Amino acid sequence: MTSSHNDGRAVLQLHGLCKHYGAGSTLLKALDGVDLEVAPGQLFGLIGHNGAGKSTLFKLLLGLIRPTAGSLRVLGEAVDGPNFRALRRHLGYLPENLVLYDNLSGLETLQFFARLKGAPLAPCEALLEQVGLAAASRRAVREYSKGMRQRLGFAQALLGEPRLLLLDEPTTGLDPSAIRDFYRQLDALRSRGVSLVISSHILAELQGRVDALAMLSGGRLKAQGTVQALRERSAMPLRMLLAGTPAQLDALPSQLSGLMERLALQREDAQHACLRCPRELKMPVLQRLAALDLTDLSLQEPSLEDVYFELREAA
Ligand SMILES: Nc1ncnc2c1ncn2[C@@H]1O[C@H](COP(=O)(O)OP(=O)(O)OP(=O)(O)O)[C@@H](O)[C@H]1O
Repeated sequence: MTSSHNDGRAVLQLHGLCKHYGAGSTLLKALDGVDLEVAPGQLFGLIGHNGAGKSTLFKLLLGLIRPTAGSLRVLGEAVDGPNFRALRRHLGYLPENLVLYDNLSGLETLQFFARLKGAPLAPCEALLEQVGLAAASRRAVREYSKGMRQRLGFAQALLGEPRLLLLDEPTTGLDPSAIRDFYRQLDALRSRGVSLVISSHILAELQGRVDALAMLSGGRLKAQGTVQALRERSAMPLRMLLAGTPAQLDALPSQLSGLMERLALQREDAQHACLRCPRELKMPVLQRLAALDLTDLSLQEPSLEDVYFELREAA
């Protein structure tokens, strides 16, 4: 089977994937029995604490290190199979710490990486333009700010029009407008059918942007799915922010009688209250609240960060 026959199939297929370092008392299980499938054309997030195994996973996917056990296929090809070398051209990778030669200009750097990858040199200038480095393309990289180096790293990952992009903490060092710009570019890539796997510690950044994500902890897969599926899996309550007259808010405990022991009601001021409510009680609570004719009600889902901590603690 060649990679071109992979349309519609998972871009990543991991089964029982393990990467162990050392032995005996120094044994370290960087990854330990990870099963994961990533559908094509997605922006897929990878989250986890420092040392959870994210970078190790990227290196395994690229064939830079070999697994201790388990199997992995990338774009349909086994990473240890005969066709993987050819397939590598279709992968773009932005490592966590890309080494750059300070004396080269941005353009020379990109041309250097293009030669390494066997990609054409002609698109280098356009790629620098795409990442906002056109004006700095002839300046030495030693003069680049952290964010500029990161953009150059991103341009490097885009060389050769990859079908799958693996981005290890790509927004480190980017300012808010550069981060927004970066995700716009990811959206454009995704709309052209490029699959993207991105790791980040900035959970608020991933929350509204990823199609699905996986959460690693101590080398194990703690959870995977859409942000909403993870929310539903965690037992995090919903927050209802209520606004009404003092009399309406005073009536809340009696209006919610029978349910109150499973709710947490906090009065913020005379006209505002916050109600924490288990997900499964959402509709019964809303029905009771409707009878009060409140001035306003807004419903807040738990943030990905809240869910992350909740799932991390879960067995
Ligand atoms: N070459 C190696 N030799 C020994 N241990 C290693 C090696 N590479 C990684 N590890 C260990 O494997 C574990 C996972 O590391 P990894 O770099 O994959 O974590 P990470 O999730 O990317 O962390 P971070 O968020 O800090 O970048 C860590 O405990 C790390 O010390």
